[in-house]
Amino acid sequence: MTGKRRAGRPSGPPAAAPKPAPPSTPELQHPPESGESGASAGAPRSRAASRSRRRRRRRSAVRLPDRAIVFVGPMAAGKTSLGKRVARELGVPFVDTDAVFVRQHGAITDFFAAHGEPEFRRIEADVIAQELAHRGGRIVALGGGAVLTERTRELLASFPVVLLMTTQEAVLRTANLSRRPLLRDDPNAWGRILEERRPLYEEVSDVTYRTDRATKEQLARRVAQWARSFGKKRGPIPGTGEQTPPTRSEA
Ligand SMILES: Nc1ncnc2c1ncn2[C@@H]1O[C@H](COP(=O)(O)OP(=O)(O)OP(=O)(O)O)[C@@H](O)[C@H]1O
Ligand SMILES: O=C(O)C1=C[C@@H](O)[C@@H](O)[C@H](O)C1
Ligand SMILES: [Mg+2]
Repeated sequence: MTGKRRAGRPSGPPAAAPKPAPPSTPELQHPPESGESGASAGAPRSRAASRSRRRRRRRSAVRLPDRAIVFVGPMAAGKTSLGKRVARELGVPFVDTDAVFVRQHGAITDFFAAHGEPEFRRIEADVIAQELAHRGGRIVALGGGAVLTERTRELLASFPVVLLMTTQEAVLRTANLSRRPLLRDDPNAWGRILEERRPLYEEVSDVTYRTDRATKEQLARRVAQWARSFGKKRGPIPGTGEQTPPTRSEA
């Protein structure tokens, strides 16, 4: 793991978590696990159950940023599959902005063919801004090329951003190439596109995880742990219309 927003350093082997600031964010709770029973004998079932739920929440309370934790990275790096697992681990919702786009506008390849990439990027940036305007912890995975849009990069400065990195070799080995015709027809395209975008990924991200070096389960735990310790992003969430000036962190 490496942390390097705007530092432009290459990703490297796992290192210490970046600048964890004192927690400053509201508490989020894990939802109660289903199937657990906590009713005390003699108490009415519903009151006992809710007391037990409150006790469990207090025990498992975690501190998360009060806003989205954003996943960026190249095609097939694992943003969707790892994003879902981290969300489950933290007990927060997961949103994939590619999926939101598809629900609203249909298949991305068809949209590219009919309207062109600039129009796709414009709408993609709108979708991202809408999703990031929600208050509360959630995991938001962006499309691989979202960082190409300056407006999105500026917005990401207010959010904790996780960069997922891998290698072309790992992608060609693990990703479903029938769903990725570009890679099937031109296997070196992945590496070329990554090198073009690498400075943008590094500019927007706070921490990098290599998804070709650990299992999804291991990574989900590590990223969730990082998210719990991350209290750096402060101030109003862009898009909420709040006027509060950012709180300065006591360094
Ligand atoms: N450690 C890992 N973490 C995450 N994904 C992994 C890992 N190892 C293998 N994979 C596999 O990598 C593939 C790509 O994952 P996924 O679809 O989540 O990537 P993505 O970044 O969302 O891709 P896209 O840019 O196309 O949206 C999946 O088949 C996933 O199971
Ligand atoms: O890397 C890219 O440019 C893209 C990645 C996907 O996630 C989609 O957002 C879309 O296919 C474009
Ligand atoms: Mg995805």
